[in-house]
Amino acid sequence: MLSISEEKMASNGNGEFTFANGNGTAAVANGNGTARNGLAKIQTQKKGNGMCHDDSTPPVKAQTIDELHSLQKKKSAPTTPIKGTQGGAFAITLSEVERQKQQLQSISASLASLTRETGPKVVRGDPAKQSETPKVSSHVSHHHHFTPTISVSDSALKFTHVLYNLSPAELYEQAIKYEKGSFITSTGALATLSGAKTGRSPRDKRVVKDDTTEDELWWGRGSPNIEMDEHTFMVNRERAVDYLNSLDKVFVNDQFLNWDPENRIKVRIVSARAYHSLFMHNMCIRPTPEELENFGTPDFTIYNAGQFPCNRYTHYMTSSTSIDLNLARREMVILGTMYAGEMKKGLFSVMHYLMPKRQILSLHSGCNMGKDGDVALFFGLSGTGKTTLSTDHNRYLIGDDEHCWTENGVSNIEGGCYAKCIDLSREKEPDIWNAIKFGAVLENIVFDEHTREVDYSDKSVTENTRAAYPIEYIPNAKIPCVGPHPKNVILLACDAFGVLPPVSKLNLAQTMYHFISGYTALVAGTEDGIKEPTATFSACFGAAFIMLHPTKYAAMLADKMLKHGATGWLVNTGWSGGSYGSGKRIKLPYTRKIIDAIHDGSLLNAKYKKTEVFGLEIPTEVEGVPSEILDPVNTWSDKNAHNETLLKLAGLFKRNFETFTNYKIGKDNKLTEEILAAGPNF
Ligand SMILES: Nc1ncnc2c1ncn2[C@@H]1O[C@H](COP(=O)(O)OP(=O)(O)OP(=O)(O)O)[C@@H](O)[C@H]1O
Ligand SMILES: O=C([O-])CC(=O)C(=O)O
Ligand SMILES: [Ca+2]
Ligand SMILES: [Mn+2]
Repeated sequence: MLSISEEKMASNGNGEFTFANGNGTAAVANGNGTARNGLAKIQTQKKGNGMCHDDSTPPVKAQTIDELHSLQKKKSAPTTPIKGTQGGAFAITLSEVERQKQQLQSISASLASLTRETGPKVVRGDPAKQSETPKVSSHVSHHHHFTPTISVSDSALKFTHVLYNLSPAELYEQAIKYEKGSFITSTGALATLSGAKTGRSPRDKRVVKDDTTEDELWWGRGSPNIEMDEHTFMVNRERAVDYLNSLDKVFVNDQFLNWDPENRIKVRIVSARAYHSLFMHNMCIRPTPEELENFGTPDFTIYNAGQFPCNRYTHYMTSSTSIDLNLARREMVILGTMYAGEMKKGLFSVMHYLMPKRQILSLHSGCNMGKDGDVALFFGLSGTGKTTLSTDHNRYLIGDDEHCWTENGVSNIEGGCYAKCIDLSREKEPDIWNAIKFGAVLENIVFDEHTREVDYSDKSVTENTRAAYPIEYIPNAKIPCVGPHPKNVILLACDAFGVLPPVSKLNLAQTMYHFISGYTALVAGTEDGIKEPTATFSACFGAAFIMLHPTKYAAMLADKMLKHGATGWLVNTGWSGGSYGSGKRIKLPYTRKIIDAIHDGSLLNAKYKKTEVFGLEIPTEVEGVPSEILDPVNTWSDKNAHNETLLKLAGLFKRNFETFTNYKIGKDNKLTEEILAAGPNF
């Protein structure tokens, strides 16, 4: 005799019951005495006949498993809001279908090949879900002045599914299902691998040189802008677009840059990985549904085909990686690197071009604000402490890496932070530690295969491990991320030679000298190929991202600092007691004390003495910091080695600055002479 427990049965609402039988196949009682599979009819019992029922919860309102599953998800269209009619009688109300069509047309235009007549056909939704296949589709027809040689190609017949502005949860599912190396860590972050490249590839950056950019941009020695021609850009663009369209699906993010509403830039990122989409979701400003509805045409588009290499037979290509910027077309193409930082910093380069045109200074700096509204900027090259020191529990975080300084004050360009994770500890950096939770992207970290606990000390994949999280994950983030004019401008250098003082007060000319020099010891890994700290000079603390000559940015900074009475500081977050190898990195708690003393104004009025060679003003005392470390010579046991190293570094500064001696800053040459005199003297 069969015995069936109630919970294995489910009513389908018309007197039939499906249930799992002993051998795993479903038997159905069909109401005529015999089950379809030939077994005797099973009588179901009515209430009150002695059978035990568990009626404590009402039955599920579904007749099939599929229906049950469909109940689980509520219809929501955060990316396709229905336009309201608040606009009054004359408001144009687009139907949802019409709106989706327009949106798809815009995406289709982004993805269009510029050499073929038709395509691509784009459709919204996940190809894995059959119910989401072609309802609304769009493709662009091009009728160029030339006669296309191919009127129909297979690629024009195929659908490209578009996963548009997915939520972090949806992107997690996509990553875990389709991207090897995606895992959920014990704190809920998405662990991911960026592939062979674990840092940016500045030598593979190309910028289109045309009639306009030839005059406008900084080219030649020391410049990060390596030229390519328009045609080669189109070759790479076509390569990227064809690659993306060959996929079953692409991710599209429509987002913003810059919290200053007057200078907001609309960006579209087309990519092939959920990792890239979630990274940009975190790093760019996330639009509200209303803002997205009125998004329209993007101001700038990234085609990230990083999985696919560039073709080395193509002119200007010197490796399989190419990051190409075309300012006239307002487009960027990425081939041959999946390192997500290329997108972040590619857009930053664009801002370094667009903002100065509007008399706005773009800055590779962190930024925070005290309770009294005092704003500090933290300039510095990669790994010098912008994120670590701007994330300060006692202050409001405006942003950790990219800002604008306008007539009205400062604004963050981004919507998220990108922290270095190597040796991250809860004690030293609690706010960053706590931000690494659900929604955060953890790149190239190593974790315990069972507990999924991250080992932040592990460099097996790279030293440049990173976390990208939305800025609101930092509890005292200031949203919107804008603030008044800066009071302090802190230049961070991580001095691997161990001869720069932990803190120096700078006059304006010195500030400009060190800003233009942009010295640090590059910390391993952020730029591909660098494995040990090496002395580096990078103009404006970000030569890899600036588009105009460094003196243009320097002149603007000098103007603004003078106008708003900001004080400049040089803070060495690097070595003390000897060079890299023999000395040690200055303890983070000491650096924090120094920064506190800058913020609260106490350091401005401290007692100072002038150093040899660099002529830096150094305080004799800082609260909470051992006084002997304030002058580096005290921390070296070998004084001769110290002096030699000091002169060596000074020589490097001098040699580096030779490139800038013939440039003028400001209307007269006066500041230039002062700046030249503000360097090391020996
Ligand atoms: N004294 C110190 N001051 C600042 N940071 C320190 C100090 N000692 C060690 N560190 C470590 O140095 C790293 C600074 O990295 P951070 O993420 O702040 O760099 P960043 O300037 O933001 O660079 P990027 O532009 O690449 O994001 C952190 O890992 C931090 O823990
Ligand atoms: O771009 C990156 O990879 C990280 C970063 O912020 C920098 O290098 O300045
Ligand atoms: Ca950072
Ligand atoms: Mn940076």
